[in-house]
Amino acid sequence: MLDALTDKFNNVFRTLSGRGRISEENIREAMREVRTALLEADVSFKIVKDFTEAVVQKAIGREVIKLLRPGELMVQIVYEELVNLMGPVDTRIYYVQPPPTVIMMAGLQGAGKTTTCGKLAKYLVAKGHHPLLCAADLQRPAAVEQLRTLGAQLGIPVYTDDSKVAPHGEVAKGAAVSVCRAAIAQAKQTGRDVVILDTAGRLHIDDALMGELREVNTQLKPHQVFLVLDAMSGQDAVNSAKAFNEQLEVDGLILTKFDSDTRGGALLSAKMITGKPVKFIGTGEKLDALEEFRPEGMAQRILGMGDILQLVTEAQQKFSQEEAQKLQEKMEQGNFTLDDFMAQMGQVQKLGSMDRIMKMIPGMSQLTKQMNMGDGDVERQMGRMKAIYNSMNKRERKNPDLLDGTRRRRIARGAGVELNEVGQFMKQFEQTRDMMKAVGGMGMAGKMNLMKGLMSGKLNTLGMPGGAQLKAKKSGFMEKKDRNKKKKR
Ligand SMILES: Nc1nc2c(ncn2[C@@H]2O[C@H](COP(=O)(O)OP(=O)(O)OP(=O)(O)O)[C@@H](O)[C@H]2O)c(=O)[nH]1
Repeated sequence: MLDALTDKFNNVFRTLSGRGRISEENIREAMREVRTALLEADVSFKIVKDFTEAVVQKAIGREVIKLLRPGELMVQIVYEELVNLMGPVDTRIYYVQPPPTVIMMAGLQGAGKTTTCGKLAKYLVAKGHHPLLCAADLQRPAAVEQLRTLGAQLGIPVYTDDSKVAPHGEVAKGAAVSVCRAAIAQAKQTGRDVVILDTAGRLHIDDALMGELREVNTQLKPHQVFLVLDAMSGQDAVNSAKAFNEQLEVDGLILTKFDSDTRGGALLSAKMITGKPVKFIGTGEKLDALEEFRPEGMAQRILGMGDILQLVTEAQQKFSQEEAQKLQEKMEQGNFTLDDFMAQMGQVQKLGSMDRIMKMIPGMSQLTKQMNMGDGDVERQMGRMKAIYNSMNKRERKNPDLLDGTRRRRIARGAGVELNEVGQFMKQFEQTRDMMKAVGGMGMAGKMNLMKGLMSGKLNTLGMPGGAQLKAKKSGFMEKKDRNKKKKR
């Protein structure tokens, strides 16, 4: 999503950077391109106009035209304006005492509301809470069943009352309220601290739908109301949000299907049009595909600058503590084997699609393009690595030094890959092992510096604290690069 926008921004900044000094006219011209790109992304016309004008005014105010490197400041200004457009956002959920905290989910049929209820429940469990799901979409038995299935998958209880479901007729007045009320009572009895209400969905906003939602809202006074919107519906989604918000006083929006190949304008327009921020985005059909929305990270992603923080947060959530501890010990002892390497790759894969991860790392979106790697190529590469690993025997995996030429050829044949791919695989392993050894002895500052180095492509030990430098050098990692650097000086 938003790839086209990223490309356009990159073009614009490249053009601006290519010029020595720029004029106000150059800026306006560049912004005309940005304006087209935003309109193509389905951002509403008024927002586009205000946005581009704000950028131009800021650029003039900050005297970009007097600078020798105007491109960088322009990136900064556009970044700030994008953040302003989408933020600020507070994604925290506020819990009440005594529990339960009641969260009401609303949205049109098919927006992904039921799935998002499951995702949110999973997200809350990861934060140490004990949610109860409540099936209050009484017009569709399938929706009740879907929530039951989701609950079973997640091991989270679901309150249902089949006697209140009215598949073909009008849902009886007060039925939804009574189901929600019973769910809240059950949560109190069973010690669940959050109740998530999956309320009615309809194909269109109509009086019956709004009446039902308003009734739940006024009688039960949920502590937070989230509106689930389908990002693929673009402007329509945003306009329906406005109508919902007028009736319900929504706290925040959840934009689903952000992984799909749509234009993404809804994300950029939503806050301005509805006055409510996007708090979460759904990035896939799986139940862990829910991200807290961070305008800063999103603006960086749009501008092709990556979103490292999101990646780190996800990594922290998904890398199992135990695995991390084991890895840490291995690093310190310096006996990192091919088994560990593949286990680590598996951990990284848990973060989701490799393509997505690549896009979050600054500079990578450009790099994958330059390498002509399209969607799915990284995944395929991982598949080949697994095939190579699977063709090795146990002893080789523990002691890769046993892999001589003959074995490598056999392995290549067994895995159905070229011989040089086995070589590349081993090289990648060795590099990771050396890096692990070096990283094992570093403090946080050293790790951050190393990360920065990796990102910028300027890998060296010079920015690391003394102890870490020593360890890194002892391990042989990066030595050559440092030496070269010193020579140049
Ligand atoms: N790709 C993708 N698909 C999603 C996402 N969220 C939901 N979906 C899919 O969208 C479809 C509709 O989701 P539901 O949760 O059934 O929609 P709903 O709004 O609850 O619909 P009703 O139950 O009819 O009100 C399902 O196929 C989901 O798997 C997402 O973030 N990305």
